[in-house]
Amino acid sequence: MHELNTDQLEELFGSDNSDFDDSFSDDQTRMDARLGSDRNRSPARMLTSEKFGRIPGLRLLRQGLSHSVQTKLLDTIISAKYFNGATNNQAMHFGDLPQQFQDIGQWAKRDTDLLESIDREPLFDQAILNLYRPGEGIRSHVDLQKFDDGILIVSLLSSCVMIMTPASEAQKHATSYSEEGNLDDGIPILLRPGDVLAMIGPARWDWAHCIPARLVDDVNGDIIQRGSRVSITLRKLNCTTADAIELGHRQ
Ligand SMILES: O=C(O)CCC(=O)C(=O)O
Ligand SMILES: [Fe+2]
Repeated sequence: MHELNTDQLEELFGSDNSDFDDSFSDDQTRMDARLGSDRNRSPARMLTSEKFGRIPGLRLLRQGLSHSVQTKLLDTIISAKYFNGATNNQAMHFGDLPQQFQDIGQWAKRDTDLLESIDREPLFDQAILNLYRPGEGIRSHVDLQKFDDGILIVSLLSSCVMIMTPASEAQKHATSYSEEGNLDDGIPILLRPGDVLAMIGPARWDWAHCIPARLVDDVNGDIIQRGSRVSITLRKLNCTTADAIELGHRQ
């Protein structure tokens, strides 16, 4: 039985995050424990995400979500029993998203530069939740064309390395990508709990992403053990919900 309960959650929080810096939890500029409860406050300082020169449109806000927001999201996910059952590792929402997921989108748009070029209403109308047990991954893919530009991925509970690779041979040989050396192994992006990743433009359309199925990630010689990881991916459909049945990419 692979249900996550609160005790396991507490256990899991300790699993790979000895380097987890919770110093942002009191920082009102981070998305904090008031998730969804304070939408009228004055605008916070705009948070600036990390950019990746070789992957235009990829943006990463490290520890964008405070520890308490991560816990709240996980509590919600556990209470909603998304992942009950041994084989259940993926869940989807279409249309009106749960308020907490909408709040993440609104916060990312209002208080960060993650979605700078994305202007639309609603911002997101599809959410996919993925649970990765240690050793699990997701095969290399470009998200389906039926999803609009501007994808947001929230990482919870455990770290993993996502690998970005050019989606086509043409892309691989495009000057801006080949200048700085070999791309055969892809570009690793370490995602830690609380990190929020945006894929826009080339990062969304011209690069594929995957999470290799393995128990540990080697990040420049640092061996990072994988725990159970949960991710929330927010997207906007550019077709009707009825057309949006999707086959998962999971491995
Ligand atoms: O779990 C992740 O971080 C990525 C999920 C993903 O790429 C997808 O569901 O399309
Ligand atoms: Fe994806």
